[in-house]
Amino acid sequence: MSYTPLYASARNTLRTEIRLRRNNLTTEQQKHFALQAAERVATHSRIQSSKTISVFLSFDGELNTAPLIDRLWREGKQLCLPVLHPFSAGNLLFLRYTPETALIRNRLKILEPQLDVTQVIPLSQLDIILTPLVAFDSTGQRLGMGGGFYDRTLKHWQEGVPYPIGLAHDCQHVDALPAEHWDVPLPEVITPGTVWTW
Ligand SMILES: Nc1nc2c(c(=O)[nH]1)N(C=O)[C@@H](CNc1ccc(C(=O)N[C@@H](CCC(=O)O)C(=O)O)cc1)CN2
Ligand SMILES: Nc1ncnc2c1ncn2[C@@H]1O[C@H](COP(=O)(O)OP(=O)(O)OP(=O)(O)O)[C@@H](O)[C@H]1O
Repeated sequence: MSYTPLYASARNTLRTEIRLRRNNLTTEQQKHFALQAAERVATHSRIQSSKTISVFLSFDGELNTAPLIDRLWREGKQLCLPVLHPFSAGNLLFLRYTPETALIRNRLKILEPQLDVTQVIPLSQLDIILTPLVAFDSTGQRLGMGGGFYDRTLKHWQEGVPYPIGLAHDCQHVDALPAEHWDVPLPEVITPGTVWTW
């Protein structure tokens, strides 16, 4: 079945605007926000009671996850990273991520673990997926980079694990997003300044 996207052009305009906004943060702001967010995430009760967490490696002005990742490793969490599925277009695999993991740049120029089937963690074994986004609104709707990767991954989250938590800068919040029917709203978004819950 195919659907006509209702808001494709409005969504692309918003993507461009918010990506510019986060890329315009200064290096100092990026450092400060990364530490603030790491503190908020690491002390979040749901994170503290979880064992396996999917993180992401930041690019394009995204909130820098490096301090958070170091802290979660030190606290003994098992981490994983999204990897573009080698033959199932638009889907992600999740691979274990340790300080020893070899990283390569994928076709979207994002670092990811080299594919190794022994390191794949099934979705059912993930407790939390920290979810990147371009914009989020006051109802928890999320707009991503446009690949539909996380929409597909999170489609069934309410029927079980993993629990998604968006991670973004405060400046990525907008009042209302033009949502399409496949968009999966988030139950929480953590920013350096706030924990949003719906
Ligand atoms: N850090 C991070 N990792 C992530 C995501 C993300 O949003 N952030 N993704 C969330 O889904 C997936 C990758 N999704 C993406 C979808 C589109 C583009 C994109 O259009 N990128 C370029 C053009 C690509 C190119 O140079 O060939 C661009 O900047 O316009 C990038 C990533 C998986 N990993
Ligand atoms: N659950 C799904 N099943 C099949 N196709 C989907 C699904 N979710 C999204 N898509 C398709 O993926 C494409 C991109 O969707 P969208 O623009 O909402 O991505 P995004 O949320 O910005 O990206 P991402 O989730 O990767 O961060 C759309 O063409 C949409 O039809």
